Amino acid sequence: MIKALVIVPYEGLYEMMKDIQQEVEDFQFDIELGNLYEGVAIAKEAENNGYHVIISRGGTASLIQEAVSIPVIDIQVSGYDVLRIITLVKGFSRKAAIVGFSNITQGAGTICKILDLDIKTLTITKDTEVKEILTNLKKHGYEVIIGDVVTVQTAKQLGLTGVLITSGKEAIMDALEEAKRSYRIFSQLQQDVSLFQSILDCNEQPIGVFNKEEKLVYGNERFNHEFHWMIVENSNDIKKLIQETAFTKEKQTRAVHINQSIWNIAACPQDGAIALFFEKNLSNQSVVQVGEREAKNAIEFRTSTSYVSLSGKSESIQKVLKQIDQYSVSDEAVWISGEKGNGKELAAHAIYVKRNNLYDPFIVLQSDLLRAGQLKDFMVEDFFQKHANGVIYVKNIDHLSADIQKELYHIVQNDHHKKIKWLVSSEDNMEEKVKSGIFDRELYQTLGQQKIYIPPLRERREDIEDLIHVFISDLHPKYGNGVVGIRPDALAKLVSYDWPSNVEQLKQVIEQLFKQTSSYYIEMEDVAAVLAQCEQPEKRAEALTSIDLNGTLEEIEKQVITKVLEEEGLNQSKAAKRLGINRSTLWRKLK
Ligand SMILES: Nc1ncnc2c1ncn2[C@@H]1O[C@H](COP(=O)(O)OP(=O)(O)OP(=O)(O)O)[C@@H](O)[C@H]1O
Repeated sequence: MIKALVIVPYEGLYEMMKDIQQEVEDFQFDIELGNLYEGVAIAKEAENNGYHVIISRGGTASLIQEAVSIPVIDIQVSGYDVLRIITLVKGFSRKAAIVGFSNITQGAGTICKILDLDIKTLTITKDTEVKEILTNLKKHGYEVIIGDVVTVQTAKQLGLTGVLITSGKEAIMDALEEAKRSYRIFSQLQQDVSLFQSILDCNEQPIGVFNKEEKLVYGNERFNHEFHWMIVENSNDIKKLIQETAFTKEKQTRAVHINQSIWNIAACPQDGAIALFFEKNLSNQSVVQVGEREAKNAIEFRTSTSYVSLSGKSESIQKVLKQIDQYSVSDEAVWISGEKGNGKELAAHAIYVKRNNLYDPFIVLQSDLLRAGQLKDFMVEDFFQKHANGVIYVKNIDHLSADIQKELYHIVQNDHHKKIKWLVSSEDNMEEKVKSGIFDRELYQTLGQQKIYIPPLRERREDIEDLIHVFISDLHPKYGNGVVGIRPDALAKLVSYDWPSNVEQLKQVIEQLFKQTSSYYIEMEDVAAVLAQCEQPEKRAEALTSIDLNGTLEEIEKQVITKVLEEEGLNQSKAAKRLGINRSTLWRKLK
């Protein structure tokens, strides 16, 4: 027996339902009178009283549908209902219009056309639109308004004749049939859902399912035990992970801090929702997203899977791209050399991404910060053992102390099955360092089986234009799209600059120009000013080294003042200001 609640928006329907109640089998139903939000309030209460299905009509049915999770059946306005009412209205000599949701107006419009009747049809999408439409119709001489309960009530308030489209018995019988069908499907689905839920609850791993608005829609037992849903929903890292997964429609993995622990999370897109599978990360190492370069930890897990590709049309960058493709499929170590800031880490990360093993983090060892023994301890940790198939990038390996070089060599030698893909970076003078004994020859030979060399930016100036455009477009999400390009003379100036800190410096300069430029195009004057700032620290350093410190204090002072004066284009006021003295003192000291 199906337990149904019928919520009727007008009294006539109440009476008709009462008659039908006597005739039908399979149903046990109660009838309540309630239009729109009154109907919703009744439905919400009924949901907890064991009803299997709710039957209602029109706008009231739509509102109830949004508020409850049991099936809601709409008593559809049938062709007969419309025909009945139109036949009635035909007799009126006044101008008539039909106003309602599309379920009423679509059929009505067709019938009016077939019967060649002059009845206007207007479709609403929200009941709040009714008043304005009817006021307008009134202004244009319409006097009879046909529609649902709200339309009729409003028409009456405005002094118009409101004619309600009532439901006939056929429509109600159809709705009852529909209710039976929905109930059967719904109860089958419910059985399936409770089976799957109990399977998920047995799982030891916390699992949470989120919708695209980053709201939790389901958490298994382990999830609810481990976290408070609000903490997970409010975590910015989780929000970002959900957004990224929804956007890429591909599985993403990330290590995230929640409740003082690090969790490795795999996020999988599932039909409009995102399922997060949590696994506790037993390592006590730090977790850093790619891009957060300010983080300073000897061992970092870079977990972002977003891939910044190496831009550049120069032959050398094209060669690097080919090498990345080729070396990413082999298990041998890769040694990436070149000056600072020219894309070594980017190349290493590209190899990691291409290996398509993103569940394992990109582990970065910062050679400057590594302490003796730290690496050995890390290799035996639980977390590392689990991810032992991963990629380890030793950044600036040439900065490792002799002790740690030995320690690293030992570890690499013991990795007999080549489970780890070693990537290292250094400056381009390793042969000399090996020759002079500063760097361990065996370690160099073991890790340097495959080599990538990235030349400095000043030796591949043809890449600069490309890079500038990439950086400008990358800045749009951060600062808006106010800058769209660069003037040719400004570009030429940037191309001819020597870029001692390579692409990193170019990127910073473009960001600075982006922020300070007020036109759509980066102009020559802006470039000149920013590059002058870049050069100043170098010039000052140069100027200081050329001062002879062997003279008397007075002589040294004179040299300093002369240098500053030169740097300021012999402008005494500017030089005096920089030195913190007044112009007459400066003049006196130079005599
Ligand atoms: N070819 C390139 N295309 C796009 N961006 C690049 C390219 N080369 C470098 N970059 C960007 O320049 C910055 C510096 O690059 P990266 O960190 O890879 O250099 P690095 O050689 O490893 O630096 P360091 O030796 O100082 O650690 C990064 O923001 C990186 O994304």
